[in-house]
Amino acid sequence: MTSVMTSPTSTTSDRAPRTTAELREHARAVYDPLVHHEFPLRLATGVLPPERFRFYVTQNLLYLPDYARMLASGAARAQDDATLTSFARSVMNIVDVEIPQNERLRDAVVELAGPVPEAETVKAPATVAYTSWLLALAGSGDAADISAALLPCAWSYGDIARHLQSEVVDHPVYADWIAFFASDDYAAVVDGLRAAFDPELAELTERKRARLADIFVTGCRLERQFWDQGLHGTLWPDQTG
Ligand SMILES: Cc1ncc(C[n+]2csc(CCO)c2C)c(N)n1
Repeated sequence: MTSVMTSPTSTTSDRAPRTTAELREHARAVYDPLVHHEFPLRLATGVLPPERFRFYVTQNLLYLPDYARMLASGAARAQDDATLTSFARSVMNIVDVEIPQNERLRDAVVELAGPVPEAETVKAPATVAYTSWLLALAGSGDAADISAALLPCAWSYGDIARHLQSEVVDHPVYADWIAFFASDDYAAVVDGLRAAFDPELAELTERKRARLADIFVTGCRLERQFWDQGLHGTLWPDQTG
């Protein structure tokens, strides 16, 4: 007998992403505008006001420790040594590379634009949204949820920088930012994250992969909102009187 399965519990098509490449493709409607965001474009072309870059870097330094905490909880939840190693390396990369690099950028831009205004030293709205979401996942998610949440941050920066390489102008602070994220070393970091996550994704149920795709999309939205915040210098309403 040839029949088409029509029972409500059967799956006639499995559309949830099976690889990290498919995750990015699934998120295209938000990933593409994220990668072509105006903030990094103005950064590369040297026309971003230094006050806006100072604000962005200051907010980044409030974001990164929570990002590292989320990764550390990924390590705590890892079910195998390879996943544990991958999360632990990512934590150390934030602590040893990302945070010091952002501190250097902050110091360099403070030289150009003066000290960070008081109102910008607390988490701004998009920073609160992003870090609260990361920490909620750190509390309630498993290692796969945490991998899906970290990937948009790491991956989009590499894609952003590589797209902008041909636009880069000489700038005493901004040129270093693009060079760092467009480097082969940084591409290797992202490839390592994807290589760790791809085989894990392939083994999960469709339902779980659909949840991970939602997490990835939300991560992309939060990244885009973080750039928007930097572009417009968005503070809380009570701070802007
Ligand atoms: C809002 C925000 N999103 C992404 C990054 C980039 N980033 C975060 S962690 C990391 C290292 C790779 O895991 C990189 C490149 C950032 N700095 N700030």
